[in-house]
Amino acid sequence: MLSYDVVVIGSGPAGENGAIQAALLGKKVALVEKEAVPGGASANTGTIPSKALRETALAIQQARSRDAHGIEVRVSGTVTVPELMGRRGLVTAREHSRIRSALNHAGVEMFRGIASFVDPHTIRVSVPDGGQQDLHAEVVLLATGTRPFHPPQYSIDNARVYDSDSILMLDRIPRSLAILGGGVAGCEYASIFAALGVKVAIIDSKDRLLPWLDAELSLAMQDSFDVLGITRHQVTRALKLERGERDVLVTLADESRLVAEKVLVAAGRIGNVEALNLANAGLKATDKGLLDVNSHYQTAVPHVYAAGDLVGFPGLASSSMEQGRVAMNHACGGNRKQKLPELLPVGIYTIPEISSVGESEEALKAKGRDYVIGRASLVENARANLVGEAVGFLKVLADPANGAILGVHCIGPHASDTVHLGQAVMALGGDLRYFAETVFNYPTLQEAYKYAAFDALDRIRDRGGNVTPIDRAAAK
Ligand SMILES: Cc1cc2nc3c(=O)[nH]c(=O)nc-3n(C[C@H](O)[C@H](O)[C@H](O)COP(=O)(O)OP(=O)(O)OC[C@H]3O[C@@H](n4cnc5c(N)ncnc54)[C@H](O)[C@@H]3O)c2cc1C
Ligand SMILES: NC(=O)c1ccc[n+]([C@@H]2O[C@H](COP(=O)([O-])OP(=O)(O)OC[C@H]3O[C@@H](n4cnc5c(N)ncnc54)[C@H](O)[C@@H]3O)[C@@H](O)[C@H]2O)c1
Repeated sequence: MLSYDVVVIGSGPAGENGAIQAALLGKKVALVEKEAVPGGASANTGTIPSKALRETALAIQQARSRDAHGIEVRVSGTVTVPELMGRRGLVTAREHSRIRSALNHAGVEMFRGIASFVDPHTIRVSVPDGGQQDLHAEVVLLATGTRPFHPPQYSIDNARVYDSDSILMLDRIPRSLAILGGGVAGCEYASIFAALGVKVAIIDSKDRLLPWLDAELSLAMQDSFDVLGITRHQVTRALKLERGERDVLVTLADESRLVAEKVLVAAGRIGNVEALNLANAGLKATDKGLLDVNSHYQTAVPHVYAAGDLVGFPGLASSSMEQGRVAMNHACGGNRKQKLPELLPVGIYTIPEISSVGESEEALKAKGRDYVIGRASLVENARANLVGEAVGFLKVLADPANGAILGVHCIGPHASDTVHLGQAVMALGGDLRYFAETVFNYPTLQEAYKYAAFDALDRIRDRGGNVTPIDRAAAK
């Protein structure tokens, strides 16, 4: 049997970065991946492929709104979704080679096969040709991710009814698409397909799409969906799908019906645990196939760690990478940080894009914490107008006593990039005065921070609070 300090299972963002972190700390590391290519859902079925399709949809929409005379943009009736994902092939291939070379460079040994526990310290790798290889591990990192959940009442046939993996294999752009589930995946695909000219209906059980966002953001997103022509069916469920000759008839809980050429089921995800034989390690997953961990990403069995989507919230590639690093730093005696930072941004690649960090208004109200709002409209931002996407706003929530930034919420072009500046100022203990005093490049999207800060400072002054130093900054 081969022996390792650390065996990592899964080569998505959590596994890749966990394995490299352990190797950098001098450990002998093996990584097991069942697929022929590394990168997991992030590189192969979720993040990158969906963003590649989005870039095409966005480019079409921006080209239409840039008013470049003489240039006409239309989507051909015969184009396939893989063709519309333009740069996906290149980006994915580069991700595969980046991941392989990063793992190689760190000295991580890679095994192809399905990994499972024989006992708490032995991992069996079942290789595609039928062979087996046992690996002894002092420490195990489980990073097997999740897959789309298939509610039993909808049968996913990948001909009429798809999940969020198979939708990317559509042979052509449909006339209409009904999306069951208004979570992040459902909302992203709704706006992407609508921008490609598809008639989209979204069906969700909640009264507000993405209700965990600052309400102003999710309401603005709903308004932008209305502008894109997306029909919203909320506080309801799809009870029945009936496949006809050309379309699918969708019956909702209120007995209303709608017809769509294709259906996308985006009703959440479930952990990849079945193959792991967790019981042999003394572990048990939740009914969603997830593992409970402590703040160091240790499971109930102390030498077995789990990170990424497999541990549930927030279920993002961005956090998964850091969770893998934090877990292996803790397991291997590293002196880097031992916990994930509290300030986690979220980037939602709808059209328009949405991003948030820190507290929402609703969360501040629930905590009884006083705040002021500063807003800047991106309709008035020169860069947003230049790129043909003059929509949305930047909203900063600040402490009226000292101007400290409590939350940043943005909807509009490149919101996920824009939010990072607010995140950095928050993490470094800065306040509204930084935005008010600093010089921003012009034209940029981020200069919106200055106008949001001026707005918040005005409100602080109007309230007559203890604003002396902030007032001085605003007066400049
Ligand atoms: C449509 C969509 C869009 C998304 N967009 C974004 C986004 O824009 N930004 C963002 O931050 N996140 C996004 N996400 C989420 C992101 O993809 C995941 O959070 C991330 O991939 C999780 O990483 P992971 O390492 O935990 O697992 P995964 O990426 O799922 O990797 C798990 C790996 O483990 C392997 N594996 C599983 N079981 C075994 C086994 N028994 N033996 C060996 N190997 C095994 C799998 O083959 C896979 O390669 C998106 C997800 C979806 C579905
Ligand atoms: N930009 C990003 O970071 C990004 C993009 C896409 C996906 N993701 C990640 O992928 C994962 C999966 O996303 P998701 O959207 O599939 O799951 P989700 O759990 O976020 O959302 C599922 C939604 O479907 C609704 N729903 C479930 N069953 C339903 C039914 N029968 N009828 C009507 N509504 C129903 C739920 O109320 C919920 O709103 C999440 O972890 C998400 O964070 C991230």
